[in-house]
Formats: sequence, structure tokens, C-alpha cells
Amino acid sequence: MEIIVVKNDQEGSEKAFEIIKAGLDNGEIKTLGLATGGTPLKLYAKMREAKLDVSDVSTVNLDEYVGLPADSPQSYHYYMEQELFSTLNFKETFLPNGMAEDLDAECDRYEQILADHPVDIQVLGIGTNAHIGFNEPGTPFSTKTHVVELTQETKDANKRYFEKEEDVPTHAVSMGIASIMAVKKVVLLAFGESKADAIQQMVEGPVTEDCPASVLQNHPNVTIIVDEAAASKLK
Ligand SMILES: O=P(O)(O)OC[C@H]1O[C@](O)(CO)[C@@H](O)[C@@H]1O
Repeated sequence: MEIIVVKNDQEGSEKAFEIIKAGLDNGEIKTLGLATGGTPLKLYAKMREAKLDVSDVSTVNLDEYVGLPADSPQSYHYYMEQELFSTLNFKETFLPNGMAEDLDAECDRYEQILADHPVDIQVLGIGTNAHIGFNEPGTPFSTKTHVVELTQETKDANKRYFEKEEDVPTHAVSMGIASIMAVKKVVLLAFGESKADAIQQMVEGPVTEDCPASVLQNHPNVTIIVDEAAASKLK
């Protein structure tokens, strides 16, 4: 794991942007893996400002809530449309369909999309409980795209985006740990003190399903970009 410690999220987003820009310029990125949440917002702003030509690039996203239509402002479809897809000219974009009637079939369909579009660089955030995608602690490392029941900690972390706590979805469709481990390169971003424990466990703790992100210790190509606050518990 390469760990880059930066002053703040602005500097971290610039570093991540440089990695993605270099991968686009040298043709390495044919499929870009994207994440949602608060963490990549400044990175996406930089990508918009740069008006990147991504006309031959496909994207896949990590996850989507179950039961939120694409035009719901809290859905990840909506987030991606707002943050990137309405501005940049990606060839094609894929997210799991959390409205599918048959969610198991949807998971299989999404795994096929991933097989057809091997991810060259995956942008990742991390939950305060060290989840990646929506893979909560205890998720087997062998898991492919699957339906997840969200933990209370994750619902609490995400309720800021919803009017009422009861509106927070209880389930999501997420790429699994095995689907994430299949990507060629991971760029994981974490900013702020609330991520310090998760980062410490991920980097210095044992590789265990209790800490989903710790599996990345076994991935051959991971760059972690953390600000000083998120890095503060590393030895
Ligand atoms: O970037 P945030 O908002 O802290 O979220 C961290 C992680 O949690 C999720 O939002 C899922 O709960 C991921 O999409 C994200 O990577």
C-alpha cells in the first residue's frame, strides 16, 4: 500500500485528480470505478473543471440504495448525474439498479457488467466502520455484487442526506469485496478525524472480515490518500 498524507481534502483531491488524469492521458483507464459520498466531491469538481475528454471511457459505480428511483435526489444515480455525468462525455456509465424487481438477478447482471468492463482504477471512500462500497463488517471476502442490509452506523452516517431518519434506505446493492479486489488499481481517499480509526485498522490491523477495508492489504496496487486528521492514528 502506498500512503500519501496530505494537508487537507483539497490537496488530497488534487493528488487523486493527477492520478486519474495521468491514467486517462496514457490510455491506461478504459473503465473508471467511481464512488459516492462526501469524500470524492472535490475530486469530481476538479474533473468537471478540467473538462476531461472521456469519450472512450466507461464508468462503473460501487453501489446504489434499494428502493430509490434514479430521479430521487438521494439516489446515487442522481448524485452521479449531478456531479459528473451531466458534464463529462463518458462513453457509457453503469450503476446497480436498486429498483430492480429481482435484486438477485440484478446482482448477476452487474457482475457481468464488471466482467465485461474490468476496472482500471477504482476510486474508493471508506466508512467510519471501515466499510468499502456498502460492504459492512462481517461481509465475507468472497462476496460478489450483492444485496446488503445497512448497519445502524452507516444509516446514521448517511442520514444527513435525508429529511427524516425513517427515509434512509435499509438496503443497498453493492459490489462485493471480491468484485472490488478484482480491480487493477485502487485509489482510496479519506479525510477528517472521523476516518482515523478506520484508516488505522485498515493499514495496521489484521486482515479480517471484521474490518472490510483491511482486505486491501492483499491487493497489489493500492494508493491511499489521507489528510493529516485521517492519518492521525497511524504509527
Ligand atoms: O465519503 P463519505 O460520505 O464519508 O462516505 C464514506 C463511504 O460511505 C458510503 O457513502 C456508503 O455509506 C460510500 O459510498 C463511501 O465511500
